[in-house]
Amino acid sequence: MDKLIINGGYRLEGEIAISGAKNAALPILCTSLLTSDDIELTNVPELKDVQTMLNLLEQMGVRIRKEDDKLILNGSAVNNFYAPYEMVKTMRAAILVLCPLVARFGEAKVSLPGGCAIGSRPVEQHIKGLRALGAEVQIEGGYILARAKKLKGTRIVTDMITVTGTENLLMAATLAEGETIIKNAAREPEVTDLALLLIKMGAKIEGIGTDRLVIHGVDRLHGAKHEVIPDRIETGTFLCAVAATGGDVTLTKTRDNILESALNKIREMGAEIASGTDWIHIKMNQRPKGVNFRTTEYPGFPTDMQAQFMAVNCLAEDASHVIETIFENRFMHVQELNRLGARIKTEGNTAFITGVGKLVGAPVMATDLRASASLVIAGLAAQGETHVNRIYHLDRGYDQMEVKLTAVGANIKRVKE
Ligand SMILES: CC(=O)N[C@H]1[C@@H](OP(=O)(O)OP(=O)(O)OC[C@H]2O[C@@H](n3ccc(=O)[nH]c3=O)[C@H](O)[C@@H]2O)O[C@H](CO)[C@@H](O)[C@@H]1O
Ligand SMILES: C=C(OP(=O)(O)O)C(=O)O
Repeated sequence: MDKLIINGGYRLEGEIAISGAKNAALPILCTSLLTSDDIELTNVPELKDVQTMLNLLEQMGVRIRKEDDKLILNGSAVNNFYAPYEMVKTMRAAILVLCPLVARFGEAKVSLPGGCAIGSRPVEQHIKGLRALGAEVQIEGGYILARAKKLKGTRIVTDMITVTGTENLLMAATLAEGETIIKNAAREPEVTDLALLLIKMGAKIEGIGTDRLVIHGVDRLHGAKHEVIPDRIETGTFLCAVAATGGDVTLTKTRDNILESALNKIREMGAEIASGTDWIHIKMNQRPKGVNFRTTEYPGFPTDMQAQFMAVNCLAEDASHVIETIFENRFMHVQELNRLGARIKTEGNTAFITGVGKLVGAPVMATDLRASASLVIAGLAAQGETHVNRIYHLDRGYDQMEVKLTAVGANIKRVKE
């Protein structure tokens, strides 16, 4: 298993190109199940999760080819409507094949994802919505078995705001008969990116970017070309790295209007931020100030940035607190940050951070993707050597993180054990 060895204390300076968004690419790859024409994609990040999704789609019969920087998917020969446990357990987003399969082929057998390190993460809203659209859905032997001759438009109000739930039901509704209204829809930029591609494919969707999506079902969808949006969480992660180490870095191929709440907090930490249509520049010349925040759905502060900001807060001059409202168990990084000398206490869903002057390198290990990223950030700022173990989590969601960081002056290397 690979690990990262970081020698901390180097200022970061230079340029980093941001990759396409994992959480946009994953649902977007599933649109290949909705049409027999080509879906031609650019800016798809090279990540383990993307490869897992491609493997899953391929075993369903989707033909995949690469041409230069394009990834072309063709779903004309799909003949297997089965997502096995072995694949779904490594990547929860595999649940996103459920609704496209039922909408186009009238059946699907998809493993229940089960819980994961950050929480129990049930998918009953996906199932409730699919039932409301007229599918017969049973749970048997850990699998969701769904059937429908033709989905029928309906009104759906999800009990809570769910990102992949909204995406799944949106894809289902595009091929349903009549009108579907999804209320309490997630407004994340990744949902919008998916909706924009679906429109290019011939779907009729109103209310994009709002919490009320109105979809007029069509008989068939056709092929389309699409460029995946920049990864706002990767963007925010590198901003946090610079806020922690100090430095002067330009992030290219990204933009500010998909992460405004996080950018405001970076400014509050003392960083100078400038931005243009496809770049963000950060200059940090001081010890960070601690910032208080509460994770909420978009456009609020993203839960996927909580751990990285907490790592920076550890280095602050002052105390801060962080409230996690989306997932019930997303503080696994706390204990590991404390191993590096941080002073964090948790009470329920709140973490209280007392800023310390310095962190000191140590061996650490994380059990989820963003927790791993927070340990890299802490390691970059810590004195001495930090070993971040079990980095397969990082590889799920970051495209060559250590290569990008090395290019801006970090001392970080991947070693195989
Ligand atoms: C691939 C992808 O896009 N992953 C993102 C997506 O995950 P994901 O779509 O899985 O997260 P959701 O938005 O669905 O989850 C939000 C909350 O709703 C709960 N819930 C959700 C569905 C359901 O049927 N029942 C239920 O109780 C979840 O347990 C969680 O507490 O949004 C999360 C919240 O922004 C991000 O952290 C993930 O990075
Ligand atoms: C929690 C995340 O992803 P997933 O939903 O794929 O587990 C994440 O990207 O931080």
